[in-house]
Amino acid sequence: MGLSLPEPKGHQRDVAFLNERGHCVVLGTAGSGKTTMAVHRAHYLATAPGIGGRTLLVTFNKALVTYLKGMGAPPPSLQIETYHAFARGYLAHRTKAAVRIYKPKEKLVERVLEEVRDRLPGRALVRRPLEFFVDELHWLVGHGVDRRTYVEGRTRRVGRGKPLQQSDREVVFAIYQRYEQLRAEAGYEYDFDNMASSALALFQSDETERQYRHVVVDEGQDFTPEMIRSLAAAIPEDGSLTFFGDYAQQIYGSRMSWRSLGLHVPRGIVEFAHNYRNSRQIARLAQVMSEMPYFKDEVDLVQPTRPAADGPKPTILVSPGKERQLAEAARTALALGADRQVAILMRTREHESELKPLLAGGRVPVERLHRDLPRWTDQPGVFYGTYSAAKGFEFDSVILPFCDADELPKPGEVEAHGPDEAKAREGRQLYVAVTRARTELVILHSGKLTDLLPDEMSDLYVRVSP
Ligand SMILES: Nc1ncnc2c1ncn2[C@@H]1O[C@H](COP(=O)(O)OP(=O)(O)OP(=O)(O)O)[C@@H](O)[C@H]1O
Repeated sequence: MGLSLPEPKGHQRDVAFLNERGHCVVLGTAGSGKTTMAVHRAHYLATAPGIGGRTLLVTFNKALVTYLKGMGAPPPSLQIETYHAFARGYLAHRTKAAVRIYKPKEKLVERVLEEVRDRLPGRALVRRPLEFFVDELHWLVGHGVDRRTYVEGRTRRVGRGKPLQQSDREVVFAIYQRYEQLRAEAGYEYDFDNMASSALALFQSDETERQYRHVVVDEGQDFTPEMIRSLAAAIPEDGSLTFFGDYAQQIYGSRMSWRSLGLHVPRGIVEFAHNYRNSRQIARLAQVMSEMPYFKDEVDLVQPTRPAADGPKPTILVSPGKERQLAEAARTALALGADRQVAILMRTREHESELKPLLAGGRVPVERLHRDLPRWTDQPGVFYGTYSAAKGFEFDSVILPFCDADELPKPGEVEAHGPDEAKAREGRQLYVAVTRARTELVILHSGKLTDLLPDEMSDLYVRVSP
């Protein structure tokens, strides 16, 4: 296949090369080879004599598409793209019209929220921050719930905070409807949240031949239920859908039953617990994180087995001040980046722009991880970006500045969702960041270490002070 990928081993082979019909759900711990299997499977399904046919390998972000494409020249019958690129293409094909996506959603929701705050000044709900409402709208559209289902709270929300009162849900739904109305008046039928439901509705009435016979989903834990349903509706009866995911790495949304996602998995879920990526010391830290209270209530977590590769313990570097953390991170990354791939990962985009000038001007190649990453290289260098932009990637060394208690969970998330839910969400983001490191992990902080990580005096780390 010309892929720079390891050959699948043992059960990985079964997933990559068998069961070419129906739905298959594969859950695996971080580094268990899901992406590796997904790429092998997609190539196999696109080209295998007899059962092969046009295949879609779909994933969450554009940078990951670039990464997947870099794993070998895809055959002409294999399309690799983001979910939104797929949905946009299908909507354009069916409606025979250009698909214009409304982007300033937050601004418009804010305007609606201001109207509602004027109308209901005494209501505690409307004093919640904008992020809360944007998130709630994302959830209800992503789950495809109608007014009654939402207001009566009939869809269970796994791993979420305290449910809203019914009367508050009425208000949220009215905000959603008003937003939809204003967006339509602005001349837009779609935004990034409602494309999946629109595509699903069109597939359900689409009697024509399907474009893809097989669909392979990578990083499936972050697809909304409506996205999964629309992908399940996109394949013909003799086609297949293979879902790869890890709920410990879920950043958005919540888990629902496979059946309610439109998937039928009579053979059961296939699980992979062997971690091929992280050293034993890094995997141990990730495992202790996944046993922390904020991971509780979570369903379908695959506990990893102990990896064989040995490495140094993660380092905790205590920096005298926050401003010094970025300088320290940049200095360390540039030194290490001469002969390996190093990533500096941060929770927010603001930190990214502060870091950028500190990495400039050296001889080591520097690349920001973002949607429009031009190409993927396996050459040494420094990468930097947010935790969520690093999803699916891996690096020899990972440096995590700003692991302070007052930075993580992000204060805005605590304000929007309350401390428990903020921890549950942000803990998973940090888990993604930690599990990107193959052999070396450096954690920086200045004040108290974030509660999302195990105690810094535990034997999981080596602690270094200047
Ligand atoms: N059979 C195998 N033999 C050797 N190495 C493997 C095998 N399968 C996967 N790997 C390696 O393990 C690492 C992790 O694989 P991969 O990125 O596919 O995992 P993943 O499950 O998608 O991880 P994550 O969900 O954390 O992004 C990669 O370096 C990959 O090359």
